[in-house]
Amino acid sequence: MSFRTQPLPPARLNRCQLFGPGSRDSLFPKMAKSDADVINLDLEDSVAPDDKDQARRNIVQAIGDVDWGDKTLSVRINGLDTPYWYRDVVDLLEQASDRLDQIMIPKAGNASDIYAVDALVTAVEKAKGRKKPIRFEVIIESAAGICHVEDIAAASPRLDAISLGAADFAASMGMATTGIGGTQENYYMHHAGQKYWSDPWHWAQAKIVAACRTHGVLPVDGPFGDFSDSEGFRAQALRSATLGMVGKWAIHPSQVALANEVFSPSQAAVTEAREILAAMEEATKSGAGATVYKGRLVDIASIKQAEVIVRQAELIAG
Ligand SMILES: CC(C)(COP(=O)(O)OP(=O)(O)OC[C@H]1O[C@@H](n2cnc3c(N)ncnc32)[C@H](O)[C@@H]1OP(=O)(O)O)[C@@H](O)C(=O)NCCC(=O)NCCSC(=O)C[C@H](O)C(=O)O
Ligand SMILES: [Mg+2]
Repeated sequence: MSFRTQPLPPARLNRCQLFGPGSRDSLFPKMAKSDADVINLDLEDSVAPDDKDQARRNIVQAIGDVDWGDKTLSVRINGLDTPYWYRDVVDLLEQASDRLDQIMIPKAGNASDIYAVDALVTAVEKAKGRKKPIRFEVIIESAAGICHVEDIAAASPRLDAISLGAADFAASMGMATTGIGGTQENYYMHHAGQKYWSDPWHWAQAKIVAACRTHGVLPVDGPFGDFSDSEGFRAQALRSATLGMVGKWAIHPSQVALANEVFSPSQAAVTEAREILAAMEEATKSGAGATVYKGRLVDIASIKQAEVIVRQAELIAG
């Protein structure tokens, strides 16, 4: 370990982030009753330009009126390349109640984007005497964003999470697909007459996870567009979880249970993690740094691996 130890990310559940357009306020109570840990009310790409003002009003009102329970309540503002984003921030912070937890910043290209939003948020918070500091989530969904992801992850003490936005990312990278996440038909290896599909999102996800873990930020997988394909969603989510991501977006209510299932450690995994910790405690007492658990090596690194699982289980148990 370097002299600078790795910071822990915020201790909050983020297994599923359910999205809904700010222009469809009839969905808000349904979103609030869902089992998602995070709610993202959208002002950006799911809202048509002519509906932006009404969507903003809907969201400001619903933040105070709807019972959001103990969910993290987030609003995705418009991108910094649009004329809408400053009004999103100002109206949310001047008019919405303290129930708002987080602002999601889309299409971040570099750390200065986060700095700019932070400056505006800080000024309005001070002017209005808001007691609860707004947290940030950023979406990496461009070539510039992925190139600068480490700077972005360090850009603001408000930053809690970073997501990968597969649709805009694919467009920005010039990828030959209109699919939002998941397996891409033409991304395969060929061997002995067989196709072996590979994962085009893997490197971007791994880069986001490394940047997030370096700076104590939660790495999150973004949308999976084909909400009729639950097995495709599950496979994508399992790959993300294996790489270290803590959760995934849902763009339809049918995806919430799937994300919660994948990003909650199974009872068997928790039992095994606790057994490894117990085995290592015994080993440590006898002065050993390693021991054998179920026929395989476990050592001091295994303690840290097991603690990841136990911490997540404890968070879920509340
Ligand atoms: C995708 C949808 C437009 C589908 O809506 P709809 O046709 O109404 O779906 P269903 O008829 O199947 O709905 C069944 C019931 O579920 C309710 N419902 C639908 N959507 C939601 C929701 N998001 N949250 C809660 N409840 C929902 C319906 O009202 C039905 O209820 P009932 O009649 O009582 O049974 C729609 O799901 C939708 O708008 N989804 C969110 C889209 C969105 O927010 N997109 C933005 C995020 S993805 C993105 O931006 C890409 C990213 O940035 C990137 O670059 O990768
Ligand atoms: Mg996007």
